[in-house]
Amino acid sequence: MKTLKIYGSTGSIGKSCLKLLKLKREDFSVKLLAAGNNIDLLKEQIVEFQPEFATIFNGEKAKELKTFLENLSIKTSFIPFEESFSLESDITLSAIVGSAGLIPTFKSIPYTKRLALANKESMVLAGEFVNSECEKYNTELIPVDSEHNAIHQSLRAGKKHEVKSLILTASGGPFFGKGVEELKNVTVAQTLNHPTWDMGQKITVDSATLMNKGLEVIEAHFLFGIDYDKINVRIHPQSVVHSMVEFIDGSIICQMGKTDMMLPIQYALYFPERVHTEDFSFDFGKALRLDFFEPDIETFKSLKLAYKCGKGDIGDRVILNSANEVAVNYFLDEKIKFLQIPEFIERMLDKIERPVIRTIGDVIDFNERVKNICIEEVKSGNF
Ligand SMILES: NC(=O)C1=CN([C@@H]2O[C@H](COP(=O)(O)OP(=O)(O)OC[C@H]3O[C@@H](n4cnc5c(N)ncnc54)[C@H](OP(=O)(O)O)[C@@H]3O)[C@@H](O)[C@H]2O)C=CC1
Ligand SMILES: CC(=O)[C@@H](O)[C@H](O)COP(=O)(O)O
Ligand SMILES: [Mn+2]
Repeated sequence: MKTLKIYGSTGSIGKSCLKLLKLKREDFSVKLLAAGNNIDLLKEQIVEFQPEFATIFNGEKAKELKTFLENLSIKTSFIPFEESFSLESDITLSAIVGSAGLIPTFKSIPYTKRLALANKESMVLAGEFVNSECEKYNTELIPVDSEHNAIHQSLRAGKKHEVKSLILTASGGPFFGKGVEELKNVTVAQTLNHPTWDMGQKITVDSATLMNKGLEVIEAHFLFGIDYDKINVRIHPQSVVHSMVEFIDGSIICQMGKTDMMLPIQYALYFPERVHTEDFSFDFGKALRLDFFEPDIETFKSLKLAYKCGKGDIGDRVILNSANEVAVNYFLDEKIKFLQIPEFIERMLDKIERPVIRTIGDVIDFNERVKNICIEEVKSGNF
C-alpha cells in the first residue's frame, strides 16, 4: 500500500483522483488531503477517506478545520498548511490551480518519492528549479497533464536522442475557427463551455484563449528537455489523441483514450505498472474522425506570447503566467473582455522590469510583485 498526499483535493483533478482511489481502496493510504477554501467538501472527503492529516490554506477555515477534527472520532489530525510539505509520502499529487501551487509543489519534493504533477504553472514559473530539486532528492516526476502524460507514455517507444519533435494536441476550445470580430463580445458562460473536457474555471478559460497550450509548451520543454523549435501544437477538435512523439525514423507514436482525467492520474499513480480499475474502454462503435489543424496564433495571441516568453528569460515566464492568472480572474468577474486577456499580458510584459533571478525564493518574490503590479494596473483604470 502506497502513501499519497493530495494538494487540491477539492478541485477537479483532486476529485478525479479520489474517485479513482475508491476503485481500489487497498492500493493507497491517504496521508494528506489539502484544500484551498472549500472546507465543506474537505470535511466530506475527510470523513470518507480518513487521511492521516488534513489541512486548508485559508487561515480562518484552518481554525474551523482544527476544531472539527478535534471533535471527530476518526484518526485524522490537523496540520498547518506549510507544515504539511514535510510530511513524507510515496506520492504527492500536485493539483492546486495557478501559481499558488508552486510552493507546495517545490517544498514537497524532498519528502516524496514521486511527484505526480498536474499544476503546470509550477513548471512555467520555475521548471529549472523543480527539475534540479527532483534530481537532488531523487524524486520521480510523472506528468498528470493529459498531453504530457501522453508524451511520457509515447516516449517509452524510443530514446530521447531519437525524438524529432513533440506534437501537443489542443481541442481548440469553444472558439476554434472564430475570428477577432466574433471574439470581441464572447461571454464568460460561452468561454466556460469547453467542447471536450470538464475542468476547473481557470484552465477552461486558458483553453479558450490557447494560453493553456502555451503554458503546456513551456511545461513540455522543462519536463522532456526538448527545444521549443521541436515542440509543435496541432488543433485536434476530437480530443482523442492526447499528444504525439515524432521519432527520427518517421514514426509517430501517440496515446489515445477517453477524455477522462482519471486515466492520466491512474497512469501517474501506478507507473510503471498498468492496472485495470474500471472500464475505460474507448468506444470505437461510433464513426471516428481525427482532424489536425495549425493553430491560428494571430487571433489567439496567447500561444504566440507563450513561445516568445518560453524562449526568453525566467522573468518573462513569470510575467506571462501571472499576468494571465490575474487577467483570467478579472475576465471571470466580467471586469475585462476576452480579447483583453492577451492584450493585458503583452502590456505587462512591456511594462515590468525583470530582476536577476537566481533562486526559487527570487521566483516566488518576483511572482508576488508581478501579481500586485497587475492588480494595481487593472484597479487604476488604466486598463
Ligand atoms: N482539471 C483538469 O482536467 C486539468 C487540470 N490541470 C491542471 O491541474 C491544476 C488544477 O486544476 P483544476 O483541478 O482544474 O482546478 P480547480 O479550480 O478545479 O481546483 C483547484 C484546487 O486548488 C485549490 N486551491 C486554489 N487556490 C489555492 C491556494 N491558494 N492554496 C491551496 N489550494 C488552493 C482549490 O481549493 P478550494 O476549491 O478548496 O478552494 C482546489 O482544490 C491546474 O494547474 C490545471 O492547469 C491539468 C490538466 C487537466
Ligand atoms: C485535460 C487537459 O490536459 C487539459 O489541459 C486539456 O487539454 C485542455 O484542453 P485544450 O486542449 O482545449 O487546452
Ligand atoms: Mn492539458
